[in-house]
Amino acid sequence: MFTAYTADQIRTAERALMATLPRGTLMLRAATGLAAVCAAMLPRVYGSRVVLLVGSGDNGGDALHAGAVLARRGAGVTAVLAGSRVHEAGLAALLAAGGVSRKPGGGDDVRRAVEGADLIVDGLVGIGASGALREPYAGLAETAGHAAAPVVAVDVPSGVDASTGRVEGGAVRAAVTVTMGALKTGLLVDPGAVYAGRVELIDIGLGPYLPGPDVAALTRASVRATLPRPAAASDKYRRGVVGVVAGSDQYTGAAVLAVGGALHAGAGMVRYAGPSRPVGQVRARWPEAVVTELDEPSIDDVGRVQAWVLGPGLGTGRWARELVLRVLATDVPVLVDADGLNVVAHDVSLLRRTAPVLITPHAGELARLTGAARGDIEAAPLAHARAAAAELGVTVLLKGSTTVVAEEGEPARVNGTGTPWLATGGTGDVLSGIAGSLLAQGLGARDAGSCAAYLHGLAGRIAADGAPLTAAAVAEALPAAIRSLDEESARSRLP
Ligand SMILES: NC(=O)C1=CN([C@@H]2O[C@H](COP(=O)(O)OP(=O)(O)OC[C@H]3O[C@@H](n4cnc5c(N)ncnc54)[C@H](OP(=O)(O)O)[C@@H]3O)[C@@H](O)[C@H]2O)[C@@H](O)CC1
Ligand SMILES: [K+]
Repeated sequence: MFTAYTADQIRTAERALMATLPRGTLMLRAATGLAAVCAAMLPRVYGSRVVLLVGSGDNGGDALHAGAVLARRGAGVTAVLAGSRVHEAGLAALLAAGGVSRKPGGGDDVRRAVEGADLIVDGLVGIGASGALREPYAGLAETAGHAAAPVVAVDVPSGVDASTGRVEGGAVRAAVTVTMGALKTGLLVDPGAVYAGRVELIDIGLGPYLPGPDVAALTRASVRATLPRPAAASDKYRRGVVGVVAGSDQYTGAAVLAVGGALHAGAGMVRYAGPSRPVGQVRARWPEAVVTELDEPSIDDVGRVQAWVLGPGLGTGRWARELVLRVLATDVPVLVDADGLNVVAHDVSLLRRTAPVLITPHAGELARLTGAARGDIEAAPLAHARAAAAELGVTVLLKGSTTVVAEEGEPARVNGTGTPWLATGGTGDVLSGIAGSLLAQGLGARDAGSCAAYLHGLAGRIAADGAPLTAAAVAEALPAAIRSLDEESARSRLP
């Protein structure tokens, strides 16, 4: 599991570590790691042109010291000193190594240097930043955004809030973010994750001083360890039976896709209940599913299940409302998605029950549940998912380009395995099926949601392979995704 921390948590840990070391040691460790990543991004260091955007704090100090290392190896390094102050030791090291410095007010000079660079290092602000970037930082971030060279952000892309991932105004778009000591929450959640690019973690010895994490991201190894595997004595009932209440005469595909997700995610059996048209399609597509055709909105004849998937394509009329009431009145875990959420939006107290509830909204659906504005949710998904989990008393899986799973009193989980190709109709129905299947197999709601998001993203990548995918193909790629967990379990990179 990757763990990430807020700026305050990092500061506290850094203070404790720094007290045990000679002054400046941590920055030199950070700068050495940073310089190594920069060097690896250049075809060759000697003769390359590197521009450092340097703010007034220690983030700028990291950049200057790394620039000194690159200058000693023959790079032409120009530091643009954006702050009213500068890290003096860092600047002295750079100048002694043959680097030069400029002020951003120097007309076209700075713009030309940035545009002509082979590599740009963003050392404007790190965990000491507050609020939107001020000038001249904001202008420099924009200039860097137009340059052809890749940008390496030091610790966090300047303009991204390290603790929350919020971006007020502009921010640096990095190809790579080299983060010091530990991951920051803002690098893993939207919108910050989009600005961070690939994240490289430099070990500076902070580990023993870190508290419990703010958020965590699953890895292949942790998903593999969490997923239930059938034992020799397992039978289909003991592996978990999942019931799917989804689809309608109008929306038949949602039923087919939710059942497809559930079947491929390891449940021993999938029971589907719905009206005649989706029943016919589910039966034709998935003969493995046990189907019950409903003449009235009741689940009395469906048989025993260990968890329900409730909602995709269900509609929002009387039939749907009745089914929602009955499924939520059972005593097993329930996953509520899509129309199920639209129904409960009229009375969120329906979600208060003894057995676990996992909801899987996108920002618009969460907005209807909590009354928050959709745009506010998209600007701060982690905070909104956490608030909704506390307010509604459920586990919230909030979909986005990175997915957040929040449960009160636990570190949130974030998932970045997805691909933009997954933004297509029906993939959410597949995700519901997967998560419901994992609930039925006995996982808690947070594990079921975060493992489902991980596998769904991985299956999406496998199904897409650089081209458009269909939701059905995502369901069918799940076994390959689960198999791939064994391939490479100890990875140093995200995800
Ligand atoms: N501590 C350690 O052990 C280690 C720390 N390390 C490194 O130090 C970094 C933290 O350094 P830090 O604390 O000096 O803060 P930092 O982010 O450089 O800048 C803060 C300054 O920026 C300014 N400023 C703030 N907001 C602004 C805005 N919106 N727009 C414009 N300017 C703004 C403001 O300055 P002012 O404007 O007041 O002059 C403020 O004082 C950390 O991210 C990591 O890279 C590593 O070397 C490992 C060891
Ligand atoms: K930075």
